[in-house]
Amino acid sequence: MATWKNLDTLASFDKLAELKGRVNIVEAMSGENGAKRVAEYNTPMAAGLNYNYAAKEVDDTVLDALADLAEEQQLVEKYEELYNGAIINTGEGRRVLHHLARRQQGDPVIVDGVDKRKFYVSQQEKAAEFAKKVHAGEITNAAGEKFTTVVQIGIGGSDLGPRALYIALENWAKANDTFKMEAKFISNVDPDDAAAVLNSIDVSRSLFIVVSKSGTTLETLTNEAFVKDALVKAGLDPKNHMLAATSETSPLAQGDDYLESFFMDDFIGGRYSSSSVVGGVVLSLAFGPDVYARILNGAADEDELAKNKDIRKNPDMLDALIGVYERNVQGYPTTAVLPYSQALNRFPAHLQQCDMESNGKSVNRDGEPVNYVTGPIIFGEPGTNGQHSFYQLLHQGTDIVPLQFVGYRKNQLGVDVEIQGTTSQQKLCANVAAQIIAFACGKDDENPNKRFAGGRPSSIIIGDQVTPESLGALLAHFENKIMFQGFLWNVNSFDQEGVQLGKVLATRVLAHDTDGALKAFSDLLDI
Ligand SMILES: O=P(O)(O)OC[C@H]1O[C@](O)(CO)[C@@H](O)[C@@H]1O
Repeated sequence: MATWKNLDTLASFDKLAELKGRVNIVEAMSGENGAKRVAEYNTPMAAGLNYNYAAKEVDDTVLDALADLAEEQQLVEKYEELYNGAIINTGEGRRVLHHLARRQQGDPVIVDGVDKRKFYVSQQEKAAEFAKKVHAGEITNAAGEKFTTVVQIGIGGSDLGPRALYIALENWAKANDTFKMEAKFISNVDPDDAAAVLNSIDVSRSLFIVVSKSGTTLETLTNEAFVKDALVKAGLDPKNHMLAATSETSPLAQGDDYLESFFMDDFIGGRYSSSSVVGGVVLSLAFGPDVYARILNGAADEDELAKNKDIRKNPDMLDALIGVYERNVQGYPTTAVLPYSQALNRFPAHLQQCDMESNGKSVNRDGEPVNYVTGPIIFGEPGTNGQHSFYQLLHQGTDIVPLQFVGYRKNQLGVDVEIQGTTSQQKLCANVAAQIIAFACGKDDENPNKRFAGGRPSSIIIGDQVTPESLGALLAHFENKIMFQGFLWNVNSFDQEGVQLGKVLATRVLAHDTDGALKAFSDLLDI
């Protein structure tokens, strides 16, 4: 059994703290030494991806100290306990089993006589069979017409991950003849969200998946009613169009309002639920079950790498450790995720939830306050768009923001044009390479306004193309990174009590049970 300890009680952390400011990236990344680091500080990931950390503020001494920290904090042992079914989510007394939805990673996990791997697989198979029947026209609307569109109604983890994955593979699927149905997403309780989606589709040929693990989320239940109302107004029976993806114990599982229901359970957290039917139903309908299975395979291969005790061969753990060094030793409060791929347009939004809802904690997993900083603020945008937006601050602002680039050699659609001697893809790749060096090495100038101090650390994950496998590996990489960071900080990364208070107050506002400033704001907003 692993021992759970706060970061600041570890001897290896004290040693690491002594290495503050040790590596000057301007020097490290300049000249031939820089080229050597690019070749050496590189760790293979699954699906042909590589995690390159040459431009991070590490050297062999820092890496050895990080290895000691990983060992003393028993990161791999804790991961093993997690996938073998221990109650890692102490706040809610739950297991954490999203890895199991991808592959059997360790021992069978049997809960109340149910083999959890078999349960997740049976639901994936149910989704696959359903999707195949829809694609084959065996399940149709009342008029016998094929469904052409699937709409996911969900919020938070029931929206962000599946939406990011759908957007990431939409063009790839079109280019590879696996595009089956267009997917749309309704998440916000702002009525304009649902109305705009409904206006953009033929509701008579659409399936709607109500996705909510708890089955109690205000936004999702409201949007479900909004959509049902539209179906009824169009003379359609909602039961022929509505599906549910939820946990077996949720209120949604109790009625028989749905054409079909698909299940997960409380052991898969919302922000980790793309590997369950939360992502599986919509993606199997959109791209076919084989594509969804390939995403899970890529993720499972990355999960395997996360078992390696050697930090130089474990990209997820290494990324986590470098992040903690940056946060707790170097003192950087923020991290930007910058994919140089339009396909990953919504991936930063997914990571914002996955990372900040997981590790935005001030107490340890036993509920005691911690004396150190935990999860950083995460934000991001695809490059090169971000370059023309917030990179000014990243280059010359007063805060140092560690950066996580992601880049691919090839685009997805295969369409490109050579303009002024280079293709658009070459321009995209040139920009990410240039940014890494600009951030790391900077540039002197006699005009202070044009001076770049450099010394701004970054890593890059490089792959050939955004494919189902490489996307799955990328998803799992960040999930595992966040998990390892939670272990390092000794926080529970799998609950989210911080989102409750606002929900409670909103319910009071709607019930007109307010006073003081809450009432004053309610009045200002005409509620
Ligand atoms: O799937 P559900 O239960 O509707 O929850 C949606 C989201 O709401 C949250 O609980 C936060 O409010 C997230 O953690 C979750 O992803």
